[in-house]
Amino acid sequence: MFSFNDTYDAIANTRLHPWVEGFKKAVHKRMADYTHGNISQWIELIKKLPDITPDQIDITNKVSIGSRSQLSDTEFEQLEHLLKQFHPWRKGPYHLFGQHIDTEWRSDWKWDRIKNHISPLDDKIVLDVGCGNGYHCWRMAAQNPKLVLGIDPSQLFLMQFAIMQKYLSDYPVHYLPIGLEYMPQNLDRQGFDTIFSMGVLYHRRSPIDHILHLKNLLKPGGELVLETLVVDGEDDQCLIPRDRYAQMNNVWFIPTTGMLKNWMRKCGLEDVQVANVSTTSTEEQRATDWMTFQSLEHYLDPQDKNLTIEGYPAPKRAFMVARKPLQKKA
Ligand SMILES: Nc1ncnc2c1ncn2[C@@H]1O[C@H](C[S@+](CC[C@H]([NH3+])C(=O)[O-])CC(=O)[O-])[C@@H](O)[C@H]1O
Repeated sequence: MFSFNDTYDAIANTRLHPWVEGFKKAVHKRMADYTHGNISQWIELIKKLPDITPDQIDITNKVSIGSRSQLSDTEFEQLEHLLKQFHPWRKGPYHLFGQHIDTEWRSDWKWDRIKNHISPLDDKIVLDVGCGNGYHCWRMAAQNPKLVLGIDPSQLFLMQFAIMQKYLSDYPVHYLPIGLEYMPQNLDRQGFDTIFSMGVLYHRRSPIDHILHLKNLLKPGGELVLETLVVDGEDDQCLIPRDRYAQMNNVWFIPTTGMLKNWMRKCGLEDVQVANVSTTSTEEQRATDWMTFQSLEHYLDPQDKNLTIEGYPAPKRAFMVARKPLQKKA
């Protein structure tokens, strides 16, 4: 079985310590729900990763671990074969001993869009909600935080995270395989300094409750970085897809940036800023050798790339940055 003891110890060393037992219960419950037949096979595969110390690590400009020269040709091929058993690789890219894991998403582009709009993360306690395989958590770690905690319910992404963590265990980055609903309801003064919620809000049936929960997990004065799908339009407009949106069957609310600002202010956040808006291109999200299923190109109208296959506006994403007030409003 997978051990999270290092994660619990890391959390216990911060002001989040009263919540360790709650996290343990949540993970226990979540692991009991795991039904994926591959999990024990994946754990065995991870044990077969090269047992060598990387001669270089770069998490500042990309996530790059070790060099090609550290492996023989046979070991290099074996590594590729092993890593491909963790298909699909969605978030990245990663460079592991010269293996370029060319993921479906250029998650580095997303990071480049926001990194200059956030407060510095040094010595901060950071939460990344819906962190996928943890790509952005490693990029956050380059800023010397006290702790980065990534949470995501996916078993496969936990395994992909564990692959990188084998070589990056000196960084204070930890992962719990839980959804936001397993987190405490309110942390107040013990809360996180910065919370990222990227690519999650539109999957939530109740976006206001999601934002409120994030706010309640921040300490007073803490920063929320929220990225989600948006549509063009007036401040009081929001798209609720009839059925699928870009073939995703779990998309609920796609607001305009004006509507999103309104939601965030209504939840009691202040200094709400639109940091970036960008249309997702088929260069940013595409099928590769490491994610061979269909991707964005197949979800767009073949006659008009400005529309999804269902006739909605093509995916556009906004980054919002906001602050929890220092004082509770009277
Ligand atoms: N209840 C939940 N609680 C937490 N996470 C969840 C939940 N439900 C699903 N997820 C997770 O939320 C992630 C959404 S992807 C964003 C990844 C990264 N943040 C990115 O910005 O690249 C979507 C995208 O690519 O836009 C998935 O990893 C889910 O498992």
